[in-house]
Amino acid sequence: MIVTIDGVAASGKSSVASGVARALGIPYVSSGFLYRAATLLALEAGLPPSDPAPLLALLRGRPLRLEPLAGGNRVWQGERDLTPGLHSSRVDAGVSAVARLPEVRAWVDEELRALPEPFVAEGRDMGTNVFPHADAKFYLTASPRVRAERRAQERGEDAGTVEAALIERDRRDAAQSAPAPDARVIDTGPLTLEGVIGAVLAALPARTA
Ligand SMILES: Nc1ncnc2c1ncn2[C@@H]1O[C@H](COP(=O)(O)OP(=O)(O)O)[C@@H](O)[C@H]1O
Ligand SMILES: Nc1ccn([C@@H]2O[C@H](COP(=O)(O)OP(=O)(O)O)[C@@H](O)[C@H]2O)c(=O)n1
Repeated sequence: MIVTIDGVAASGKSSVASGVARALGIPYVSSGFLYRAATLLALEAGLPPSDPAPLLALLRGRPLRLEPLAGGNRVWQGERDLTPGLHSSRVDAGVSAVARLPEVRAWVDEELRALPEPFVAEGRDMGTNVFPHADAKFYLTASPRVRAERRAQERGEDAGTVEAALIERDRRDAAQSAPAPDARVIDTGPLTLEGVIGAVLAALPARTA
C-alpha cells in the first residue's frame, strides 16, 4: 500500500506524511532528502549542476541509503550521516538545479521504487511519476506568506527573506511539481497540522485506513 503526499515547498508534506504514517503504523519516505543529499555532495565536491556525469559517478561509486524512519528520514553514505547538512540555505538554493537533471531524477526514482511497501511517500512527483498506481494521492498547498512564516519560525530566520527564497524555488520546481489528476488537493493555510493529518486519514480508502 502506497499513499503519496506531494506539494509546494514548506506546505507541510513531511510533517503530514510523518503524522499519517505514524497513524497507519508504517514508514514515510522523503524523496526530497535524496535530491538534497545529491546536492550536498555536488556542492562539497565543487561539481557544476549542469553536468550530471561526475555527480552520477559519485552517487553510484559511494551509494546513498535512505532510511525511512517514521519520526524522520535519514540519509547515509556508508557510515556518514548526511542528514544534518540537508536543510541549509545553500542546499535549498542549489537543489532545484540538481533535481532538474533527468539522470538525477532517474537515480532517485530507482532508489524509491526499490523500497518495500507499505509507506507514505512525499515530494513533488510521487503521485504523477514515481508511484502513479498509489492507493491514495494528496497535494498540499498554502500561500507563500503562510509557508514562509511557518518555515521562518522553524529555522529562526526572517520571514520576508524565506518567502522570497520559497517563491524562487517554487518557480524553479514548477516543471517537476504538479498535482496528479486523481490527487485530492488540500489548502493547509487555514488548517492546523493535526487538521491536515486528520483530513488525509479521513479521505483514505477503507482498505488503506
Ligand atoms: N497545517 C499546518 N499548520 C501549521 N504549521 C504547519 C502546518 N503544516 C506544517 N506546518 C509547519 O510548517 C513547517 C514546514 O512543514 P514541513 O512538513 O517541513 O513542510 P515540507 O515538507 O512541505 O517542506 C514545519 O515547521 C511544520 O511544523
Ligand atoms: N519528488 C521530488 C522531491 C523533491 N524535489 C526537489 O528537491 C527539493 C527539496 O525537496 P523537499 O521536499 O526536501 O523540500 P521542501 O519542500 O521540504 O522545502 C525541491 O525543491 C525540488 O527541487 C523534486 O524535484 N522532486
